[in-house]
Amino acid sequence: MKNGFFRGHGLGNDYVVMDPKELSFTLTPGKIRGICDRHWGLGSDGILALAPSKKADFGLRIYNPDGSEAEKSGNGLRIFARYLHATGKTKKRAFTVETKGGLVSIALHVDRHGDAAAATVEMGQATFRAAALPCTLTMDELIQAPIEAAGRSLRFTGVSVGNPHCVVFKEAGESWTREDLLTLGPALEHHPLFPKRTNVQLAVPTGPKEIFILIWERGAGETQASGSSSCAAASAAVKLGLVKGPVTVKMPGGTLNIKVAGDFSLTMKGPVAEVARGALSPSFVRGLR
Ligand SMILES: N[C@@H](CCC[C@H](N)C(=O)O)C(=O)O
Repeated sequence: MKNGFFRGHGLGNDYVVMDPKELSFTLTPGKIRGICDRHWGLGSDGILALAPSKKADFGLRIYNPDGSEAEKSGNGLRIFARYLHATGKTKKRAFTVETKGGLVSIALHVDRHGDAAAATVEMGQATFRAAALPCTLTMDELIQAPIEAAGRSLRFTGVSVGNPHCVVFKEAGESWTREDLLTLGPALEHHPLFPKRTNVQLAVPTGPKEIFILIWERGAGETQASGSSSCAAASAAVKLGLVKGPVTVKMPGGTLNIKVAGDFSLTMKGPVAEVARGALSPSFVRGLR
């Protein structure tokens, strides 16, 4: 379908999926911003674009609503997997996807209606190395590193799961507010220590194998859930000895299950939903800048 799209969400983190071969235009940063606009466009936490791959069954490019490109997205990968299955682009229930943040394997869980209602994704290995995020602090691993943001002195754990994350823990029994997220989120995302910016998680342990996180995404702002954020926060919680795996990660939009192996290889399992399929109207496309 010309200028067709597929819309899905993972726990309220919503994406529009497109095949660039079906588009009459190139996905430039300006056009991505126009499509993702919540009032003037389709509205979305990002765009997932099917891409060719020599290494995997499929390639995926991930765009944030500000037009920037992300290396990886956990919810995005489950939505992309559902799109591939629902639109007949694959008949397989297990396949590989190449992202800019590494190769992942996905297994679909198909329900009695024939829908891929959930997916398990081998998300790759977490690393705490400063160079991997990148972060300009002269520490090898970013474990409880000091940072000043929005007038507060904090400690953060830096994690790359292909894309960068800054996890700030409070002690069990304490809590973060939405106001904390709306002030610390942008201050940490744009902090000079992170030259490529960062995703931010305000986290708290809520049980021996459970954490709760509020999420501020690079290039998107506050989101209801995030798969790569869940992987990063679970890895940080295990590394800091706050929980034992597998880790249940609770978020405003719902729960993901994250297995953290001894070498910090990550397996994410969670639900995925389709919302709509359609086509951008010719007049909307003409108005994109
Ligand atoms: N929502 C995603 C993360 C999307 C990319 C992120 N905003 C970035 O810039 O790295 C997820 O579910 O992981």
